[in-house]
Amino acid sequence: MSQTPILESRSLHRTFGAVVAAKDINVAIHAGEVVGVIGSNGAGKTTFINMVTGFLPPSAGEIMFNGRSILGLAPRKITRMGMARSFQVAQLFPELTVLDNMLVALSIAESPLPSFLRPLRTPERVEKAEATLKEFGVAAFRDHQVTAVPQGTRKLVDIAMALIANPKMLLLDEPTSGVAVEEKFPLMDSVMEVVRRHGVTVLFVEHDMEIVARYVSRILAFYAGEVIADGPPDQVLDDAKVRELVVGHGHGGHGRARRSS
Ligand SMILES: Nc1ncnc2c1ncn2[C@@H]1O[C@H](COP(=O)(O)OP(=O)(O)OP(=O)(O)O)[C@@H](O)[C@H]1O
Repeated sequence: MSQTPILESRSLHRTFGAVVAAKDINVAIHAGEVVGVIGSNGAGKTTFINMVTGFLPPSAGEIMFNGRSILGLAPRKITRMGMARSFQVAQLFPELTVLDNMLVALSIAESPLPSFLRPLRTPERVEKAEATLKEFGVAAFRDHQVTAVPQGTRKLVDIAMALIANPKMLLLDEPTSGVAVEEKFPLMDSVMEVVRRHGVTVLFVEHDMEIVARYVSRILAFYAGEVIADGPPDQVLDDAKVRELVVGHGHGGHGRARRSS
């Protein structure tokens, strides 16, 4: 593909003492892709996400976002360039209502230095927050304290908070973890519909292979800090190495990629 990737890692490397958590990771993600990141515990998924979002400096390598190096930039700066991470702001004020959390997220997205002296609740912000909650089908919870809403709804609010900033790219950390089985597909259907409507590129870490197989256009499989497979879901989930090292034995490519911990 000749088009500039939206996110690109070049020879990304990270060690923690003797542990190599990321080893020569070369990945190019293009606009509109929905990429699933899989791997067993300790495979390096979080390390990779933390590096590309600015939370963790790589030991070596380069990270490009929209053709610009983002190496060394603070997470907030990277967020403001258009890369949103689902849990970044969601946990800021668990005691606030759903709407107020949305207003905080919007305020942070709008001003480089959010100030508590500026009013949070302007009519324009309330309108935008309500419209976003509606898009996710959770407007009925606007006045509920965020910790008091069902887990699936809370997840949707988390993602709505990330999307309210109109990011180009959205990184999700296990969007369906802790969500009741019967809620998982409806939740992902809502997220994917909104994401598609807004043309957002998505990268998400997920242990549930059913979710991965159903929603992503491409999988990155991590093992021991390396990307051992990168391609369409059918191909990657059928890969012998992935079946042995990631998905585990006897799951036919659709089991959980790790023991519950
Ligand atoms: N801050 C740290 N200090 C020391 N070692 C770390 C640190 N963060 C990660 N590691 C190590 O780096 C390796 C990769 O960890 P990472 O958290 O990226 O894996 P993961 O694939 O996200 O696992 P999980 O599915 O359990 O979240 C592991 O061996 C881990 O112990």
